[in-house]
Amino acid sequence: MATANGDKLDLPVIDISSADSGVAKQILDAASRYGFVFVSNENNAFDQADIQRMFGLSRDFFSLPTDVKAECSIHSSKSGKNRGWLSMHTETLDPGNQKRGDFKEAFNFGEFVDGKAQQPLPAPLADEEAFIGRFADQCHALCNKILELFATALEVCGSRWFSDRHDRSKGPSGSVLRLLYYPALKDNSYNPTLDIRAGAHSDYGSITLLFQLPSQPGLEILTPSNTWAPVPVNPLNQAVPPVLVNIGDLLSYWTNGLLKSTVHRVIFPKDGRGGEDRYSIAYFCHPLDEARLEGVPSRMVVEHKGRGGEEGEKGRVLTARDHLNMRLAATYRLKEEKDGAS
Ligand SMILES: O=C(O)CCC(=O)C(=O)O
Ligand SMILES: [Fe+2]
Repeated sequence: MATANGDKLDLPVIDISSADSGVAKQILDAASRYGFVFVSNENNAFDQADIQRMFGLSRDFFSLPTDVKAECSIHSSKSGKNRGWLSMHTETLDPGNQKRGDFKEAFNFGEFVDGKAQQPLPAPLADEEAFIGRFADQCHALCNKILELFATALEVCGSRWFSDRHDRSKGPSGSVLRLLYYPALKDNSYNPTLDIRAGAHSDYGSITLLFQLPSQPGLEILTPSNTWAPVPVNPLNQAVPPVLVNIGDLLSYWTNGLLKSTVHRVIFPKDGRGGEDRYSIAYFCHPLDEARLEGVPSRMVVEHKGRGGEEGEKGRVLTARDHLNMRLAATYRLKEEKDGAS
């Protein structure tokens, strides 16, 4: 297991507003070396006011009484699979090592259809349904732009090869917008031998976007030398913090491991005292459910050794939905379903 020291990683901050081949190469380089990269938000990929509004909604939601949040519990018949509220300790991201589930709450929005959530939303979220749906759309658009840069840099025949397979106008996908809340420590609720904010894991999908708040660090990534390195929230102290981007297992699998899906976790503040609440917002981008994870037409991908394809049944090409269902089954101990609802 990794040591908890402070190895420093200088993740690049890349401005992708001019999507030329040099930028494509830079982002591919970071994704294949670290699995994590910052995308500059100085050119307003996202309006800072929209990000603040999302964080405001998140605070309003998590401060609701437990019984109100429980009305939209995750995996319930009302919310559907992988949608809704997760109470404290519900998700265990590192089941092999954790004795208790993550010290966090979360809320998963599945896909919006014509601006409408396909799950019940409690009042503060329902009032802003259209706005939240637009925010998720913007996240998806940024992911598709990044996927086009990867396709360009990998010299795939057709720069839209990945993004076409993530084109939500063509069908449903397992993409999820997630609000996360890690409460500050309270003396009697935290057991240092049992608790971690988010256990060590890699993400499941293609690409994850992460929005963080400057005074609320805690994310760490596992370095190639097996040490934990903190990820800063705003590495260049820009007026508008960049968006953190990381590669998920599915895209790593699809590219024979050329793009790296890196293990990460969220820890408590190290000052040993109460610390602060941490709020973050993640967008987990997935291909269309029916997308077949077949060979990517790129010489670089074909020639890359170390394919992480051990999950696939021999001789069968997995779909994106097969891949996601396998991962959800492991995390939540859900029965694997062929007709995944998310
Ligand atoms: O909250 C964070 O900073 C990271 C969350 C995360 O890694 C996840 O939910 O997959
Ligand atoms: Fe993650």
